[in-house]
Amino acid sequence: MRAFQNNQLDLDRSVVTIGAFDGIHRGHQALIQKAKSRADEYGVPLVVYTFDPPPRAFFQNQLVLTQLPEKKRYLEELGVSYAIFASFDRDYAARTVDEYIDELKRLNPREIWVGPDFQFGKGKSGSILDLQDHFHTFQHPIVTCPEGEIISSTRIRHLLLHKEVEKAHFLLGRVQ
Ligand SMILES: Cc1cc2nc3c(=O)[nH]c(=O)nc-3n(C[C@H](O)[C@H](O)[C@H](O)COP(=O)(O)O)c2cc1C
Ligand SMILES: Nc1ncnc2c1ncn2[C@@H]1O[C@H](COP(=O)(O)OP(=O)(O)OP(=O)(O)O)[C@@H](O)[C@H]1O
Repeated sequence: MRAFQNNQLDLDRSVVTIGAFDGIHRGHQALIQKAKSRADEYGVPLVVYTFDPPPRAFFQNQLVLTQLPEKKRYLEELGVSYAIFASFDRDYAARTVDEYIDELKRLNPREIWVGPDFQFGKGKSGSILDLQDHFHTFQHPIVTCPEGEIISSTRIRHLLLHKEVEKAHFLLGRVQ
């Protein structure tokens, strides 16, 4: 896997998935695996476009579940070809939907895969509908735990803060 910062990667074809991916939990894994299977079908590289620090850590000072080296390792294990770790700061967050779409165009995605409620751009003003105006964009169904609750980084942070470590690790999908 090759790692880049924002604006440094140009590709003539790819499949792209985007998100904070803090924790690389079972929901993230399912999304990345789906994108990987599509990339393999096309015979093109899989790009994971993510953020450092995760936007919620930057804006809300939330606990970071996965530090960068560990995150890189998990992405590598999932068969990712390229990972973009966009330096997430005030300037980056102020970029518009169109500016971000222009950056994505440099990756020439055959498909983009995101999960439910994906938002991006200044003030979270962009949605999957904006991506669909420019790219073949697909939404992975939400992954839940057997009891039906949605798996999310927020929920895992909450479990860890309340010392429910075993459950948190189950949602992460690996033993820490
Ligand atoms: C160009 C760009 C600008 C963003 N600006 C903001 C912002 O102003 N406020 C915010 O809370 N999040 C912002 N984000 C973060 C997104 O809301 C979101 O966290 C990110 O796209 C990852 O999606 P996910 O949280 O579903 O993983 C921005 C993301 C991108 C790509
Ligand atoms: N349970 C899930 N099932 C399927 N896709 C998911 C799931 N959780 C997140 N995703 C998708 O994975 C990508 C990264 O999401 P993100 O990092 O925001 O995860 P999250 O767990 O919702 O985080 P947070 O709770 O901090 O908002 C996004 O495209 C998102 O829609």
